[in-house]
Amino acid sequence: MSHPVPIYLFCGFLGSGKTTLLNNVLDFLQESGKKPAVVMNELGDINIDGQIIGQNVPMAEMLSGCICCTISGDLGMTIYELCQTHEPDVILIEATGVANPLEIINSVTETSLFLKTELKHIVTVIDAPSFLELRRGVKGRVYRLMGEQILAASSLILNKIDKVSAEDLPELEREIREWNATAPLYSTVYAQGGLDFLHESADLGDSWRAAAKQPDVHDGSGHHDHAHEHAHNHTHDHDHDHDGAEHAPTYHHSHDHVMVYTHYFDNPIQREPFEAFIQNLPSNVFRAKGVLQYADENSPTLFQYAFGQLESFQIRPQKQLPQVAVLIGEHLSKTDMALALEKLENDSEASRIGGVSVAAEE
Ligand SMILES: Nc1nc2c(ncn2[C@@H]2O[C@H](COP(=O)(O)OP(=O)(O)OP(=O)(O)O)[C@@H](O)[C@H]2O)c(=O)[nH]1
Repeated sequence: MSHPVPIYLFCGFLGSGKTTLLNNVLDFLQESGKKPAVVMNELGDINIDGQIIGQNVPMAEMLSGCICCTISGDLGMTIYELCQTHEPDVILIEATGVANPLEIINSVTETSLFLKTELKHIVTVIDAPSFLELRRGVKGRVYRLMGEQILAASSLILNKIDKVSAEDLPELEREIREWNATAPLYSTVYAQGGLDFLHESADLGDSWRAAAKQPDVHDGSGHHDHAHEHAHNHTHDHDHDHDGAEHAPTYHHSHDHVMVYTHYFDNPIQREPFEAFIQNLPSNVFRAKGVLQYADENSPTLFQYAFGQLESFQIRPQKQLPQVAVLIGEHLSKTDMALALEKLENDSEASRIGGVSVAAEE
């Protein structure tokens, strides 16, 4: 069975060094014989950074919007077309500098419904001098956005340390740890080094901390505050002002995690036990979605589960789709989910084989 195409998402405030990191990663991957492809998102209608990327790297540009909000719906199709045309074995996405990574997760995981992909890491690049300056100054919304980008990361690159003094580093690291206590943190100049996330076999769900308790992300309103208008003079009709507070200690020290588990099935499974499994998910698993071929049914079913409600309908795709279930929740035990879904699959297979052999004996 082929492996899912890993997706790496690069975030970090404007000018922090995302493209610099992207280039380093591309060099590394190409030297390792991999075939990467890139999605670059720019708020403006021209992609300057794209010029920096080598001509031989397949690249899709998403311009004039932000994949965390205004054009989030286009991301899945962009990845799909890139995969269809170029068949990459790694996908790298560079978000805009004002994107809140938590807002992109849904679009990326959505891709798993129609393509065999897997979000592996969110890598946040931190601009050391800017972060330090804001921390020591008025803080405010840009600082808060930087904090949110740090919070959502599974790997952290503290970049441009050549622009701060050695004495500043402990203060920076302390502050970063206030936002994200556990993601590996690398201090870099020109984003050199810190590529360990490419070698890690554990996927994002194991290490992903997110603002599970963060009111502006999880209040169900769909609203968020990511300082676009302040950072870019770029406003959205859904952007609203919160309390303007600096990062509130209420969720910094939270140990709640938002995690994703993506399960690909090899064989058709039975509808009834699967739907019972979904309906009985623990309350910490608040979102699930997927495409499944149920045993004895002619066409695949797309299911959506959110906060206790399961909806599913049959679809008639143009081409064969992977069979996949994506589960999202806080403190999600990937092992438990994997075991339960493997059991479902094995039981379905056993009953199918049993059915065939019974039929053959008759
Ligand atoms: N001094 C210094 N400059 C750096 C470092 N890393 C990157 N730069 C420079 O910072 C500038 C911005 O780097 P980029 O990699 O384009 O940053 P970005 O995050 O992609 O920027 P956006 O286009 O805003 O998204 C470039 O001129 C880089 O050469 C570093 O560690 N030290």
